[in-house]
Amino acid sequence: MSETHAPFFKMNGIGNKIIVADMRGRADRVTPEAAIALAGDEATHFDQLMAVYSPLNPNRDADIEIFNADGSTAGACGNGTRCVVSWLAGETGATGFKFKISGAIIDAQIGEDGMISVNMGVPRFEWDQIPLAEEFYDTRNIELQIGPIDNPILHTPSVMSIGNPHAVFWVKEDVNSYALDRFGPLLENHPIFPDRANITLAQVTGENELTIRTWERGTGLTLACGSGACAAAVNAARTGRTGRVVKVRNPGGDLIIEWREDNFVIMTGGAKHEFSGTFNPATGAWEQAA
Ligand SMILES: N[C@H](CCC[C@H](N)C(=O)O)C(=O)O
Repeated sequence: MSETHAPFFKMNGIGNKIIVADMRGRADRVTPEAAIALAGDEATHFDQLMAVYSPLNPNRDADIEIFNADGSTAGACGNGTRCVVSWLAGETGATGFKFKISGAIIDAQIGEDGMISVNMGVPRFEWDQIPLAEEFYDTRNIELQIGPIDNPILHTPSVMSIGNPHAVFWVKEDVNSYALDRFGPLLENHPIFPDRANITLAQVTGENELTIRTWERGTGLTLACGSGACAAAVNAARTGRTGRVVKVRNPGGDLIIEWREDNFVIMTGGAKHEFSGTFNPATGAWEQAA
């Protein structure tokens, strides 16, 4: 390993591909170019890269910057946050953590069953906080559709931010029966979303159970999206489709989302380690650890 290299851990959160980059104690930052290079390599391909820095304030465990595969940054990543917790817990044995992620303070805990719970913060429903390009007073169903005008395939999503923008389209058929690879990029980049948006299809598949599939902003189709699961669960509860504790099934696995009475959203699930390596934070050149 050269001196410029930093350790990284290839992980996944119920199939969401994550790289955790250990940048603690360093003066340099992960560049968007390095993120794009790692995303472009089959072995290190990720949906999100969690760049973990020494905290500016010592009462936190780390300050985190999140990259998407296209080099853009994201304000929240639930599955990636669980991966960071799992890695740090393996290092120190701690069970409680505090992070700063894109301006927000995020707490996380490991339960006795090994499951990791992340307090994802509070949802924002106001049109200019999501943000939307136009004023909408009721963001439970906004006017937006795709497909034939008089018989749209996807329509009237519920929208919100949980640190990043989400649109949830309610569907009656199996979430896999929609061409999300085709509609995803159109909806992600629709002018109603000035910062783009993560696009989730959600079907109610049981009492307090949703099945979802997400097209992620800056990344594309993924096996799971933690913040998308939060957006689906919170929007399901506020539109009367479920209660406030919901099992959310993603293609890669299940999460439990609780929208607490105090308005905080708690996401619970697992995280897995795949392999470790080192990389150059400026270029993305990397080596697998022996
Ligand atoms: N996979 C992530 C969300 C990524 C969101 C990102 N694509 C964005 O630009 O907001 C999660 O587990 O929450």
